[in-house]
Amino acid sequence: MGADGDSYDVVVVGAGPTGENLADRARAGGLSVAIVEGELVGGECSYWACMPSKALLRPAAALADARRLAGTREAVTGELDAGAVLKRRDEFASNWQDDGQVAWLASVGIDLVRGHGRLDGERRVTVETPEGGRRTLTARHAVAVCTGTRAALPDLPGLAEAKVWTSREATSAGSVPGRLAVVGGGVVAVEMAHAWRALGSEVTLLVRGARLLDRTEDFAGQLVADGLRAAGVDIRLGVSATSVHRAEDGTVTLALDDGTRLPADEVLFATGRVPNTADLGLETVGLTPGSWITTDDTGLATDVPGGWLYAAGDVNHRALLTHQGKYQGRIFGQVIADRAADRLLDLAPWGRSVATADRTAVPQVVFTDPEVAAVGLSRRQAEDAGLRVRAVDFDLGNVAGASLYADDYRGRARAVVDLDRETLVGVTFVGPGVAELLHSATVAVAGEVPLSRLWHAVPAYPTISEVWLRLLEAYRG
Ligand SMILES: Cc1cc2nc3c(=O)[nH]c(=O)nc-3n(C[C@H](O)[C@H](O)[C@H](O)COP(=O)(O)OP(=O)(O)OC[C@H]3O[C@@H](n4cnc5c(N)ncnc54)[C@H](O)[C@@H]3O)c2cc1C
Ligand SMILES: NC(=O)c1ccc[n+]([C@@H]2O[C@H](COP(=O)([O-])OP(=O)(O)OC[C@H]3O[C@@H](n4cnc5c(N)ncnc54)[C@H](O)[C@@H]3O)[C@@H](O)[C@H]2O)c1
Repeated sequence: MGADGDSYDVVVVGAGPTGENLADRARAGGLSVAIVEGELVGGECSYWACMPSKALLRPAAALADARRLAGTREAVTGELDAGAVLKRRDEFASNWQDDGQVAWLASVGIDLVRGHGRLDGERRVTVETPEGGRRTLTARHAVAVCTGTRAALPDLPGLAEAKVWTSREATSAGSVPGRLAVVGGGVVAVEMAHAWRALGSEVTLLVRGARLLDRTEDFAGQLVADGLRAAGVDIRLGVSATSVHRAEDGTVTLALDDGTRLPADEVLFATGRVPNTADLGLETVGLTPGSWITTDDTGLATDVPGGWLYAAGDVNHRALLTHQGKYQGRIFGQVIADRAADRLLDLAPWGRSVATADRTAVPQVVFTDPEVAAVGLSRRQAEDAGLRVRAVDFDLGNVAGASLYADDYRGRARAVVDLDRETLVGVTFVGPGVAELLHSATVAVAGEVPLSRLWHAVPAYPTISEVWLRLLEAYRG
């Protein structure tokens, strides 16, 4: 309880990675903070998203790396031990217990209020507690909505009864389905298709569009499709499910719009996300239930007067990634503390008080084989934004470090150069082991480092990072 009954300086709704970071910065700025959580402290990322999915994917990557080299290939005599992989995954999901994160909240002095939170007019949050009680929290300075998203499911006949998988089941399942159908062509679809194929499922990937990962450079979707096909995934492009039916023997059958039917043991719908705002009391503050909450760069909800309602992380739809939610949490939490203390904000682009990177320098790694690591804009996105750009490409297989990393290394890199400023606005690497290269590109893009200076950032020989030199040479001609 806050110093003043159920009144706090800040009330945060949702204790995912975003809410935790925002609460921590507001607290460090001298404010009293309550955080409301309806499920597990740590949020989707810790239990049903980033952590368990990457724990499923990492063993596949380690095995694939060993198989890529003469000498170690011969040392690999079997397949993944699915039971051991799932057990290790369970540990990364903390066995779906949040004691560790609850202890952290207590250690830094943030009050946890368990239960479902709802806005109840200006600066008020009511909480339906697990015991069936109701608490009303009031916020002297700010309420921050950090409630994240849930899986979006299409409105298909039979879907509600068929007990399909969403990202939650795909990341927490306790056994390997014999046949898995995956609907979707985004990040969740390709990562989970890859993971479960590596664990032994026969996987069919149903994509309604013409390519995978359609927000990335074209070659990224192509190379990931090649990798999935090489692993034995059946990819069907340009096809949509029209109905779902689960029979008594457990078989799920998808009817497809090409007239065929696809039987499977499980079907994963990886068809995007919707915000957790349908039952959040948005109507009490003039917003529409179920909508994303639009904010300015300081996190303030733009459609709510009074300067008290903030939204951070997935729920504001700026960038649906844990690291961007945490970034916003750090900045917006500090902004709330600064506004409460009447301290000056630094609102210029890249200033301390604004989440500028959300717009121009968002990094993301797709942990498939090959990996896709990209930051900033693709060529098409840059052109659509009206920038005068040139894309320079390099075949990663021709980099000495890459050929040492894997025999017959296959991969590609692209830098998108803003011709007017001679800086990079986007970089994409696709290939085995490129994930850890990404931060170099993020520094270059966020730092708007001139190409003339990048020539002085000398990559160590012989690492995959030498692709930086090759890209600069390709640009110079
Ligand atoms: C399968 C999968 C894999 C992913 N992998 C990655 C990855 O590798 N890297 C990456 O950066 N991102 C990844 N993401 C995205 C990442 O999970 C999200 O961007 C991140 O979880 C957003 O954090 P958040 O704190 O905004 O929301 P969440 O993590 O969703 O947390 C929101 C919290 O709010 C709580 N809550 C909601 N409504 C209420 C309410 N009314 N009252 C009280 N509590 C409430 C929820 O219970 C939850 O704990 C992945 C997503 C999926 C689905
Ligand atoms: N490694 C990572 O960083 C990582 C991993 C997983 C998820 N995430 C994040 O989580 C978010 C959610 O990922 P996602 O893959 O669920 O969403 P997404 O929006 O990336 O992809 C959704 C896919 O489903 C398809 N789709 C939508 N409706 C459909 C329908 N009715 N029928 C058939 N196909 C349909 C879309 O065309 C698209 O291919 C993303 O923003 C992603 O960045 C990140």
